[in-house]
Amino acid sequence: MALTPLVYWAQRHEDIYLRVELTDAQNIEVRVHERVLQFKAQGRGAKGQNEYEFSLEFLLPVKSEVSHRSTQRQVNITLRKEQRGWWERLTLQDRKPLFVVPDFDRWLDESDAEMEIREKQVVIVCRQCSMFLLTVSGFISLKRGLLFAYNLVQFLGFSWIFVNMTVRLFIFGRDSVSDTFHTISDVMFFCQILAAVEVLNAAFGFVRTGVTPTLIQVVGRNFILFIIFGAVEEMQHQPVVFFVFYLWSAIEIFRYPFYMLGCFNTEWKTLTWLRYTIWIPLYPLGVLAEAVAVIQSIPIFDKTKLFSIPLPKAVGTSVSFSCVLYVYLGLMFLGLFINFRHLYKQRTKRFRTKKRKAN
Ligand SMILES: CCCCCCCCCCCCC[C@@H](O)CC(=O)SCCNC(=O)CCNC(=O)[C@H](O)C(C)(C)COP(=O)(O)OP(=O)(O)OC[C@H]1O[C@@H](n2cnc3c(N)ncnc32)[C@H](O)[C@@H]1OP(=O)(O)O
Repeated sequence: MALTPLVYWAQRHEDIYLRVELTDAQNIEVRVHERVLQFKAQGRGAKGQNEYEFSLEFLLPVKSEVSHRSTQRQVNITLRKEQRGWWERLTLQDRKPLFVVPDFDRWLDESDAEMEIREKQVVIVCRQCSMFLLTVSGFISLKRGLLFAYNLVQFLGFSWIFVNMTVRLFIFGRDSVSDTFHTISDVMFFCQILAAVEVLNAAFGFVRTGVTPTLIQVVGRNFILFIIFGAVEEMQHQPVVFFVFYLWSAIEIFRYPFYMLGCFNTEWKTLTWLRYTIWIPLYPLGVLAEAVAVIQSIPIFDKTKLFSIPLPKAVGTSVSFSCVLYVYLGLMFLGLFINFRHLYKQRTKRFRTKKRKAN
């Protein structure tokens, strides 16, 4: 004859836990229909090795999916309540069956169970926060690594340009000046095309800087490099190329190492001072050299009609590209004004912060 095992129970707002005291349980059958649970298994219970079974009619309906797991000492059953809530007792009948007792290992009263839910929610939120922080810190270190690599490449490129031009000037004297474009232009093209990344960095907020000054800088230089020098062969032997390239690279060999250190929140005071000071003479000189290049190229564009804008046949002529260059000359000085003011603000901000920190 089947015997009844000892059954421990506990509940949470969503679950019912039953623990059946059976050692080495085998052939376990657990079925739930509506609110009635039927259990049958063979094992060693309070009355030795035997077949044990019981049935329970719950106070409220439970879901039909039931999970059970047997260990060497017991069978653990978990049921989901049909509706979330706290049951005042386990069974429909008022008097609890004698073989069912509270499982004090898992027992919680309603408020403790709510506290447990809140704790679980806090744990979930903390876990999500830490996942988010991990993702963010991964992204930050990736961003930092990419920025560092970008600045390193630019630093190497401009250092090569600066050192090469200086050494050639010492060795070949004036002859090196007219040959600047052919020896340097490939690396300069590479560095200046790559500099477009700086506009994207500013636009996507990867670095704390304005898009306009960066755009003026990149578009301005590339206009001179690709249109005035790159497209007009007669310009390529002019000494102005030397001055433009030398002035550009003179600032960059300080600016990029300054950014490289900044990627690791490090600073070298002398370098910071140089980055925020030498643009004061270099920037106007650079714009002046670029303006000279533009002015020198105007008669060449007029003569060769390169990039001239054709007008309708009825008019029968074309507009020389030099008209664009006259407009550009005006824009250059506007650009100089905007960027000079921007760099001046950056300098004041940088040194004011430093002074405040020192106080
Ligand atoms: C709209 C299109 C119109 C086109 C009109 C064309 C008009 C043409 C006018 C052209 C004039 C250009 C002339 C020019 O070509 C001449 C010369 O270059 S001569 C040589 C001298 N030149 C210079 O000194 C200028 C050098 N260039 C610059 O300084 C920058 O390009 C500039 C955008 C002008 C200013 O830089 P930025 O705004 O970035 O200032 P900061 O250096 O203070 O940086 C601000 C913070 O951002 C961090 N940052 C920036 N970049 C990076 C990076 N690559 N990696 C890591 N971090 C970066 C920096 O650390 C600062 O952060 P924090 O404040 O936390 O320290």
